[in-house]
Amino acid sequence: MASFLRSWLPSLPTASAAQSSDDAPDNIRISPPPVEGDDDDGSETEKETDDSPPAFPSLNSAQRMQTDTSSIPKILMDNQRMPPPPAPNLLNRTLGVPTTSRAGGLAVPPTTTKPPVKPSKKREKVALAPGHSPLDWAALKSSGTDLRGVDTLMRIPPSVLKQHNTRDDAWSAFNGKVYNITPYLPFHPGGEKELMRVAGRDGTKLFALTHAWVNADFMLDSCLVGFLVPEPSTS
Ligand code: HEM
Repeated sequence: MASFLRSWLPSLPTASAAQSSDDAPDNIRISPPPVEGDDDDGSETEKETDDSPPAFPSLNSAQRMQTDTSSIPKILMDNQRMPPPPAPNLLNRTLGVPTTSRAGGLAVPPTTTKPPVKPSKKREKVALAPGHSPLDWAALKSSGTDLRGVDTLMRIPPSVLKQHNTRDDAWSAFNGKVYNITPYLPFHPGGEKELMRVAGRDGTKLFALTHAWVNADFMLDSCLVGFLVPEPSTS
């Protein structure tokens, strides 16, 4: 640059002649004024190629003043490698099933890892014939039609009950009361076949096991024929 200017301005003093910037004309500056304490031994070239980032957080920052310096992540230089992640705790690992509710939101929900619970016993639905709905039974009950088949209430021992075990003449005992179940057979939501299982015997246990919530006393009140009594002694 200086030689270029010198070819245009022959009167320009040489760089060595102009030791101080005061000697040069005011409008011409050959080189920047030397900085105090700046040694000129090639360190300028080193400065240009030094790409190392400044300290972050800054050396005098508030973050560095914190007592717990472990929370500040270590800054890695280009020639440093990232340390390996900490080894997973194998004791807490399960096979895809989260053990606590604090498991990640992407964890498999436990409901999909367990097979569905099978119902203990399949309950069959029975299609009742037209005109045999529960409402139809209620209407028949209150119609005054004789559903007992007997003139008076009787004391009925098991041996007598046993004789009424056919579809056209079916008696059954529930909670000590004996009913003529024949008129109710086509109205039973569980089907005739199920109800016939207790024909001619005490059906209290089977009834309670099947549907203890059903009020048999109310549903069969117009079918009552007597009361179950112990077998009379022959002696
Ligand atoms: C004479 C006495 C009985 C009466 C009055 C009666 C009445 C009823 C009623 C009202 C239901 C419907 C219950 C509901 O939907 O929640 C029903 C269902 C059923 N009953 Fe009976 N029942 C009698 C005896 C029996 C007996 C002795 C058995 C078994 C041997 C039986 C087996 C069933 C079954 C399996 C159902 C299920 C039907 C379903 O869920 O669709 N019932 N019974």
